[in-house]
Parts: sequence; structure tokens; C-alpha cells
Amino acid sequence: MAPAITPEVAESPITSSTENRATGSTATHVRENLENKRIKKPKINKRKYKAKDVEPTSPFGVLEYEIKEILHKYGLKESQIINNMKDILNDEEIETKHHRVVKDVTILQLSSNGDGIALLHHPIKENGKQVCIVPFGLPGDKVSVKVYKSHPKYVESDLLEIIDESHLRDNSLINCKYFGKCSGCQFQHVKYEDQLNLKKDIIRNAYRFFAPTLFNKEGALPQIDDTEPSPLKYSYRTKLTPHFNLPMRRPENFTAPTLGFGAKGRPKWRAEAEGGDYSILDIEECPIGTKIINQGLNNERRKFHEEYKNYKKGATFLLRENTKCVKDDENVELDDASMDASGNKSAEKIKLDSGDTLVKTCVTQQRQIVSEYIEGFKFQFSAGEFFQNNNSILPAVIAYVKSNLAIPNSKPDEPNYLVDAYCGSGLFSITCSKNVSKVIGVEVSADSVKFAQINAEINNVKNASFIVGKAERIFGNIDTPADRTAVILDPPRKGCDHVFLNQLSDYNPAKIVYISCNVHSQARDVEWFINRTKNGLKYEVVSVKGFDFFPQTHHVESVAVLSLKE
Ligand SMILES: C[S@@+](CC[C@H](N)C(=O)[O-])C[C@H]1O[C@@H](n2cnc3c(N)ncnc32)[C@H](O)[C@@H]1O
Repeated sequence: MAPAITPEVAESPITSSTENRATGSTATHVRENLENKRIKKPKINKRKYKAKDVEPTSPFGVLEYEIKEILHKYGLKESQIINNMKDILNDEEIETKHHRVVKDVTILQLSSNGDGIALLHHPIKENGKQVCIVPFGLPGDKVSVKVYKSHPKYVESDLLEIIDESHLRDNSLINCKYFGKCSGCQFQHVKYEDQLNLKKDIIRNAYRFFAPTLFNKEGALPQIDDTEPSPLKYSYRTKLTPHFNLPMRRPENFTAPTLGFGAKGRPKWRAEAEGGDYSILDIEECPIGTKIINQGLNNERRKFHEEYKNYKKGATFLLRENTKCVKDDENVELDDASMDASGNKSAEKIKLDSGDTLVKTCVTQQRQIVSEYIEGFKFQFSAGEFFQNNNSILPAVIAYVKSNLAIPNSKPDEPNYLVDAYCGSGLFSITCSKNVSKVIGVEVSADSVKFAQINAEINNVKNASFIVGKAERIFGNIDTPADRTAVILDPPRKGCDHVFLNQLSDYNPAKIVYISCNVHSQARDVEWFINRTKNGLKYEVVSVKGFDFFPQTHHVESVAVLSLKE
């Protein structure tokens, strides 16, 4: 989602009948109100523009870096691309000049968010340009777009038509009738191999923008490794969260609101793409979701169509896969699973070579306990708590993390230790516990720690202990010798804070394996750790590699390995 413009609307609204997607209000609606009440003379220049703060490592924060680079590359000054937001908000004629159809637009590059970026002639400034975001546009495409939303330094557009296709584009690969409208996937029209390369570029750019001193210093960063593919390219997501909105005032016989995922503007380039013209698309099947999650989506949609009138406001549904490995699949207890129209709990059964059966169900309650099997280990956790969403790639990730925990110059008998900061329900602590003497996991969620302890127990892992607490304060409690200890970091999207990075540096572990779902905050943290903490310069970045947890989307998980220099 774009960091929305937050216009402050003074008492006199604009009187244009054009829908104003920059503000989310419609002038038509406003006019009706005026006619119904008291006709006021519209005041000029009353609407103010106020931009929301943008976190630098969020997609729209990264866009700032991308725009700077475009200015440099095309010899433009910032003043040439600026849009006057006050004028756009207060002058209908200027607004219409901005929010227009533009033909023969060439997509120049991709943003970190997977959208195309183009340069348009500025509608007002002579010699001016506009940086234009074009979702589903690929570098080299020549397209028509409709600009519908303005920001000070860029505009957002809908893709209307593809005139010439990029070499990256193969629309025959598209596997979903909602692709091109839904905000969930960005790359279904790109060959998988090319998707992996695009993700490698995203990682390289993240280090270029957020770790510039490392990136520009000879030998300070290794080449970014190839992105590890996901064994499953579709049907991999074990969790989906469809949602719906409800209007404040609704007519008595109102119909069920759309239930699904957010729309990405109102593009027209795929005439066959379904989903209507809503902000939330009505989606009954999502091809990146697993089979049982889609069955759950089907069940919950049917129930929602019967019960929607009981809801007071919009809500988000949780759909989480739950797996049981059983010997007797006839008499298996299905817990509280999503049910079909006949009231039967939906289940998928997969016979294993061993004779056991995997029984999969879809869980909808946040607090319900679910289980997953990864690399021969069983994991339990609350359905609403964090757990990785693509099980198919986890064996490759775990093998890579394990292979990077070895302490340099270790003698065979010397004990090694592992600290797993941000450990969740113990995925890495437990799967990496075999070759180390002791594992300590730290996690802020008491619920996840409870399950990490249970998971250690059910997997017969005796050398792992878990602490509820903030990773920032972890090192006071850790007594393992730093020169024999590897630390795994797997923080949320925002990354680590300075308190944590300083303590990590003071502790001075032999190895650091930093796993991240936001490579931009990872790059920022790695740069800060090395350049700004006490022992940072003693470390080298040994490798940076992407793992494709989310095929068809722009997301990439990045693993950076830091080691004490010898
Ligand atoms: C990306 S998840 C990783 C979990 C785990 N490594 C896994 O793969 O299942 C990040 C975890 O960090 C936890 N977390 C968030 N802020 C934290 C903090 N300040 N200290 C410790 N844990 C935190 C969250 O509860 C979440 O479980």
C-alpha cells in the first residue's frame, strides 16, 4: 500500500464530479451532500497536503532511493519531478491534467516492490518529468497507463494496455484469473528463473542503498549468491488471511461484501482478469495457497455468505494449515477444522512411503494449536503466532543455516554453542541443535516460547533452553563463551535496533547468521553493525543469499553470514 496522502479537508470541499482517488472521497458524493444541506460557496485553496512519515526500509521508503537514482541516471533535478500537491488538491483543472491517460510509456526498471517504474512528461512543468509507478509493468514494456494518484515525487497509475512486450513478459504463464488486479502476486507473468534473478537484483540494490560503504568498498561485500528456488512454485502458502470491509451505513437488504485480498488499483490490461472493480477483490481460490487452505477458503466463504449480516465491522479471517502424521488415517481426530457445506471437517490425506499418512486440515482460530513437520521434527504452535509460510523451502534454508554455524578453526572435540535470537517456536534452535553442545533461544512472545519448550521436548532435544524476553537484553543472560558461539538473528521486518546490535557486538560471537524477510533492514543493520559498533570491524560478510519463500511475488528472504576475521 502506498503511504497515503492525508489531505486535510477544510470545510469547503472541491466541487468536481471527478472521483478523487488521491483522497478517497468523491466530489459527486460531496455535491449531493451540499445540495441536501446548505449550498456553500466553495473556497479556494483550502485543502492541505500532509505526507505520512515513511519508514526508510519499507517499499515506499526504498522508492525514495530508487527515485534519487533515476534522477541521477537521467540527469534530472528534483525540482523537475516535483508535483504541487496543493494545486492538485484544490484546482480541478490541474488535477485533471495530472490524472490522465498517457500512451507509449516505456517501463525503465522495477521497484523493490515488484512494480514497473517509468518517466512521463510532466503535465504542468515544461522540461519536467514524472516518476510513474506502473504495477504489473516489466522493464522494456511499452504501455498505456492511467495516472490516478499523485505524491510529491511520484505518481501511481493503472496499467491499461501493453503495446510492446518486455523480453521478461510471458503472459501465457499466468495461473490465476485475478492476476493483474490482486495485490498478492507481482510476477506470475515472469519465467521462474527470471523471478529468481529479479530477487537477486532486489538484494543487490538493498545493499547498494542501505549498506553503501560496504557496497562501494572493494572486498567488503561478497557477490550476492544465486537465489535458492522454492521446490513448490504454486500451492505453497500454508497461511492466508482474506478480509472484508463493511460500510458504516448499510441498506437493509445489503448483499455480502467482497471477501479476499486487496486490489492493486483498477488496471485494464488483462481483459479476462476477474474480481470486479472493488478495493477488496472477491476471491474464492488463491493458487499460491495449499490445497487444504483453498478448501478452507471455500468453506469460510460459504459460511460468511450465510452470516455476513451478523458482522458489525470488517474483519480478517485466519486460514492456517494444520498437519498430523498418523498411522491410522481412518480414526484420526480432526480437532477444530474448517467444515464443508455438509458439516464435515475438510481434510486432505497424503500417504507416505513409510506407511504413515499426513492428514491436513485448515484451522481458523488464532489460539488453536497446530502442527507442522519439518526435516523429521514436529513443531507445534498457536495458529495465530508466527511460523514460516512455505514449508517446501525450509529444508534448504535449514541446511544452509546449519552449514554456516560452524566456528572457524574449530577442533573436533571443542564444544560449540548456538544463540537463536527472535527464535519463535524454536524452528532454527531445534533443527540446528544436533551439532552443538547447547542452544539458547530468546523470543518476546511468551506463547511462542511455551511452544519452543514443548517442541524441544516432543523432539527429544535436551540441549535447548528458551527465554521469554527482548532480544535487545539477551546477552546479559548468556554465559556461553563468545568465541565458541554462533548467533542466529531472525527479526521481524523492521530489523534489529541499535541497542541489540551494540550488545551483539560487545558479546563478539564467532559467527552471525542473519535471516531476514526484509533485506533492506538487513542491509542497514549489517552496515551499522560493522561500521558503528565497537567490534564491528573485526567481522567480514562471508555470504549473502536469497531464498525464494514466496514465488510469484516480489518478496525474498535473505540470509547474510558474518564471521570474525581470522
Ligand atoms: C521472523 S519471526 C522468526 C521466528 C523464528 N525464527 C522462525 O523462523 O519461526 C520473528 C520473531 O521475533 C519475535 N520478536 C519480535 N520482536 C522481538 C524482540 N524485540 N525480541 C525478541 N523477539 C522478538 C516475534 O515474536 C517473532 O516470533
